[in-house]
Amino acid sequence: MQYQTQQSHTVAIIGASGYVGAELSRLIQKHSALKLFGCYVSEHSSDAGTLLGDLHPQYAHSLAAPLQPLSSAAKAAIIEQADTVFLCTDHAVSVALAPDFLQAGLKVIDLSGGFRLHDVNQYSEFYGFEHKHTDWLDRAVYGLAEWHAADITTAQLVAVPGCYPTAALMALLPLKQKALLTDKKVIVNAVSGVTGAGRKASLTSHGAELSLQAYGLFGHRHTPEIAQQLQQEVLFTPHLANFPRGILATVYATLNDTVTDDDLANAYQCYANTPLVRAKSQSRPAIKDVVQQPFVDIGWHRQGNQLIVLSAIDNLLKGAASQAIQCINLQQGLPVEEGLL
Ligand SMILES: NC(=O)C1=CN([C@@H]2O[C@H](COP(=O)(O)OP(=O)(O)OC[C@H]3O[C@@H](n4cnc5c(N)ncnc54)[C@H](OP(=O)(O)O)[C@@H]3O)[C@@H](O)[C@H]2O)C=CC1
Ligand SMILES: CC(=O)N[C@@H](CCC(=O)OP(=O)(O)O)C(=O)O
Repeated sequence: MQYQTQQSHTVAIIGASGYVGAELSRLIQKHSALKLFGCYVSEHSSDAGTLLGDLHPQYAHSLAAPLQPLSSAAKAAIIEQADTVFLCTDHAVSVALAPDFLQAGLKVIDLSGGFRLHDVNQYSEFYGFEHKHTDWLDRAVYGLAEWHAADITTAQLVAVPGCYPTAALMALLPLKQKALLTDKKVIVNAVSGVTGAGRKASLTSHGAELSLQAYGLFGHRHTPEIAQQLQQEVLFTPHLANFPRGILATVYATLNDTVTDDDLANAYQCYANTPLVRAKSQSRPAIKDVVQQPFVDIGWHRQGNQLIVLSAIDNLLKGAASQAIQCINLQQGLPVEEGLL
């Protein structure tokens, strides 16, 4: 396949000091087709003026950018000089920030949940705020790169999926696409490392409190996100564990009576030419194999009509920053894996 060489594309990162923002800054800094215009935090952030590499010393060699406060002047400069803005901010912050950039004609790739759901009422129910920008909600494209490549390519606003939905949907969509599942509720149990909760201190992510524990039972905001994309009911239970990063999702689904082993293998063949998906029957993906990697590892196992699919990702990469890079690569006419391998 031939790819067109693009001129350098200028991007700004807002929320750059967070776990996701720092990963994205690192990836963009080493991406040959992207030019980093600036890294931003909130206007009155205590980290304004700090070097990103001082906050995240593991990237000190490559992250010399100073964090800048997102003042009105900074927003105007971004609008003037950047082509794409990445939002690595909280959901409500992203919803408040995105429209100004979009109205000015920039592209926005939002890594929060602020534009992922189609049903606006689910924002009050699952996110705890009333969504005021339904016009953009309607135009947002879901950035699951392997499944929505064509729409992502032309989208002005991309809503990058949540980390748990990425793991679950990458496992389930091949089965759904081939109509191999019954209508029975799909069950997803997933375990996440603690960076999934963001960089800000909280009691639940405090070292002394960490263990292995379920949370968000029946009501986690990723339940409607997975169900919306799968078009099927789902029972999703996230678990927080005492390791830094990675997600392992264990997915339980019921197969239609006529499904053969070959049907399953054929369904997962959809990933045969996708460089960042490693899907293999009988494999047992492990977090250690995907940490610091942009891959999703998938393994499927059946007993009669019961199917178990295992799916492992790095929550900060395929679950956020590297998936965002896949999206901009698609938009720039580059191979999805550009800058990631
Ligand atoms: N962590 C994960 O595994 C994943 C996270 N996400 C989503 O990505 C987003 C970022 O997550 P994460 O990195 O974990 O979060 P963090 O809490 O680690 O980082 C949040 C960032 O936003 C900045 N920020 C806060 N308020 C504002 C504001 N008003 N204007 C500009 N910047 C602001 C913070 O800096 P400061 O407060 O100093 O201004 C910080 O840089 C969230 O929406 C999250 O839900 C998505 C997938 C996976
Ligand atoms: C361990 C942990 O706390 N994980 C986060 C999910 C992080 C993620 O994917 O984020 P968004 O949908 O918020 O973008 C949570 O459960 O809220």
